[in-house]
Amino acid sequence: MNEAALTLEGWYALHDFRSLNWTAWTAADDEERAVALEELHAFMQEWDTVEEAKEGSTTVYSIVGQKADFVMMFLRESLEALNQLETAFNKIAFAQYTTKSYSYVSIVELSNYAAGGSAGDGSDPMQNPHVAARLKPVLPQMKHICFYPMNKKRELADNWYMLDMEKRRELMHSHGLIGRGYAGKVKQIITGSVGFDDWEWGVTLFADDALQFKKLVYEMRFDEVSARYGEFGPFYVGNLLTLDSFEELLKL
Ligand code: VOV
Repeated sequence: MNEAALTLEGWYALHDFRSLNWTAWTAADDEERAVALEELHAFMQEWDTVEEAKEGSTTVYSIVGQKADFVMMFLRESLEALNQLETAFNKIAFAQYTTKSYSYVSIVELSNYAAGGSAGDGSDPMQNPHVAARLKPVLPQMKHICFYPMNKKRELADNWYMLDMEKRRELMHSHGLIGRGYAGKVKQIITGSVGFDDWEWGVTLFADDALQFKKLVYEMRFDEVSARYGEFGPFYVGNLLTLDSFEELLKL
């Protein structure tokens, strides 16, 4: 039997994509809009408390194109916490002016390919600050986000899951080398979603120069892991929203 990569998991992730119902927003009166904005502010301000308590991290980006208007990316300690968040959002007045576009449930994941495929030395990896920071990351407030789900193929000729550990490790090494070329330009958060959502991983990239997403994803397409085994879902790309720029976006 083939050997599964060992994985470490951190915070649970929810990418909650919403669209704005501009008809309802423009039809609302000034007071209704003010109440909606106030509740949105209060909802967003709670995120800081969670981040300060190191119980999660949150970020919000507008989405360019028609797939959605914005995404709230939540990292939290449990699926229950994520559930509570989406319900809490649905209850605020602002939610009445939005519709649900897409969502993705996953968990921050690190595999042991980069650690030479070994199971480690038996020590608690969460005691390693570098590992802990990657599993429970503070989401970067970079100017742009790019999110897409992906699978690794399970076809007869090209089946990632039938490759032995040594081969997968070798392929992932090459993947990592390409990625390292983007250090300082693109930050990646890989979330595993086998058993949680329709694809096997969520890929969330952050950059201050959006063009670097295209450069990185294109370069990786020529790498064997992506060229032979990668299957990709829809791409969502957008711009950082702060409390102020969100309000600006909603201004009539
Ligand atoms: C921004 C750069 C970047 C860097 C440095 C990087 C490095 C690494 C390393 C070292 C490792 C292995 C250890 C770990 O950390 O888990 C991974 C793991 C992974 N990656 Fe990656 N990746 C990047 C970027 C990066 C991108 C752009 C993509 C999407 C692929 C594409 O073609 O669109 C991706 C995917 C993944 C996936 C799905 C996994 C899990 C695979 C599995 O089978 O378990 N990744 N990745």
